[in-house]
Amino acid sequence: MDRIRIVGGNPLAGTIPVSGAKNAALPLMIASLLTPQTLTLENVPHLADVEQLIRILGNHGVDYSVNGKRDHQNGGTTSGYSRTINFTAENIVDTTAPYELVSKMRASFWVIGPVLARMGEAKVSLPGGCAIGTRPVDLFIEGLQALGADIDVDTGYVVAKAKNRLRGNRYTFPKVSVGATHVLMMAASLARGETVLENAAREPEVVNLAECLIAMGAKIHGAGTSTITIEGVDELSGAKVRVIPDRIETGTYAMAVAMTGGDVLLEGAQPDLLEAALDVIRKTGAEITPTNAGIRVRRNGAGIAPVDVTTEPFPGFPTDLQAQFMGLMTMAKGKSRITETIFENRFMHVQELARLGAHITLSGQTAIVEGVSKLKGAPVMATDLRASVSLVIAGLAAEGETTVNRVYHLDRGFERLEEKLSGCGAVIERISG
Ligand SMILES: CC(=O)N[C@H]1[C@@H](OP(=O)(O)OP(=O)(O)OC[C@H]2O[C@@H](n3ccc(=O)[nH]c3=O)[C@H](O)[C@@H]2O)O[C@H](CO)[C@@H](O)[C@@H]1O
Ligand SMILES: C=C(OP(=O)(O)O)C(=O)O
Repeated sequence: MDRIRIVGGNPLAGTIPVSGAKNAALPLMIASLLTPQTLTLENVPHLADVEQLIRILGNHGVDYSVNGKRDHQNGGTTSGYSRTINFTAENIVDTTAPYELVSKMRASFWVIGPVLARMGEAKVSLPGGCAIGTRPVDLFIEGLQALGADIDVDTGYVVAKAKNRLRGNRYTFPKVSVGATHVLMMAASLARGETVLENAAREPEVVNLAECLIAMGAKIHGAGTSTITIEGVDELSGAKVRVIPDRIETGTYAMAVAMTGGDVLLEGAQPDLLEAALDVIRKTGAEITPTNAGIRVRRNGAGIAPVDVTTEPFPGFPTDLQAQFMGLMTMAKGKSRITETIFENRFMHVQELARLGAHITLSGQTAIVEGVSKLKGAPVMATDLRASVSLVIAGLAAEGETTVNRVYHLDRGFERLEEKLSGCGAVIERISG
């Protein structure tokens, strides 16, 4: 199993290119199931989750080509940088998404929306993904039922049927859900009549998916607000759409610079995608400057100021940056309180950060972080995607050597992490085996 070895203590300086967003690429790829024509996606990051979803889509009959040319090396796609991929679901050959494929990743459950809408039936295993909470699928079931689907949950599978096509309806999410908003927006695009989704997620990834569906011929208004209206159409066509830059990767590297000090241009980053997080990073004492090329992050010798944060749905501070921010706060000059409101079990990094010398206590859903003047490198274990990268950030600032084990978590969501950081002066390498 691969490990990441870091020797901390160097400030970061240089340029880090921001990749396409994993959490936008995944629903856009799934939207390819809605049409027999080709959906071309630009700026798709090269990540384990993307490769896994390519396998899941392949099981349904989706063909793909990378930059117009199929490459059978590296598990089917060219390795390295964000790329353009064409997805064509001429026929859906299988309406079942099996446990073996879906259990590895949360977003794979989302195929239920387009497969059901296009084929009138779908049987999808209950999902896996980061173990950061119970993560039920009740809102997907309730929402699809509101669109007229018959749904049973049987032997670990959600079996959905809508033999006479889904019907538009009004559905109010009892709780904001990014995934359920994606799924209902896709399903409603091919339903008969109008659907109104209330209390919908407002995340930029929802907006990116709506732009994609609109380019495919869907009639959608209001994406990015809490009320989305979808007028169903009989069929959707192919389109060409660009995946937005990864706001979580952007925030992660910004926090790394805020922690180690230095001066880094996050190339291609879009400030409007993460204003709440950038405001918080500014309050810690880092300088954040939007430029034509992206976002410049600088911190000089001054210390890190403690800042309290509470995670919230967009436009609030994202839960996917909570662990990284806690990493940063471990070396703040004073006490900060970090409250997690989205997932009930997203503090697994606390005990690992403690191995590096962090002082953190938990009180319910709040972590109280007493900043220390220095961290010391140690072996640590990655427990989930964003927790892993918080350990990398802390390792970059710690004295001596940190080894992060179970790197496969990182590979789900960070493209060329070691290369991007070592390009800015960090001592970081992957140890294979
Ligand atoms: C691939 C992807 O894009 N993943 C992101 C997506 O996950 P995901 O779409 O799974 O997250 P949701 O927004 O659905 O989850 C928000 C909350 O709603 C709950 N819930 C959700 C659905 C449901 O049927 N019932 C229910 O109770 C969840 O357990 C959680 O407590 O949004 C999360 C919140 O921004 C991010 O942390 C994840 O990185
Ligand atoms: C929690 C995440 O992913 P997933 O929803 O796929 O588990 C994430 O991207 O931080």
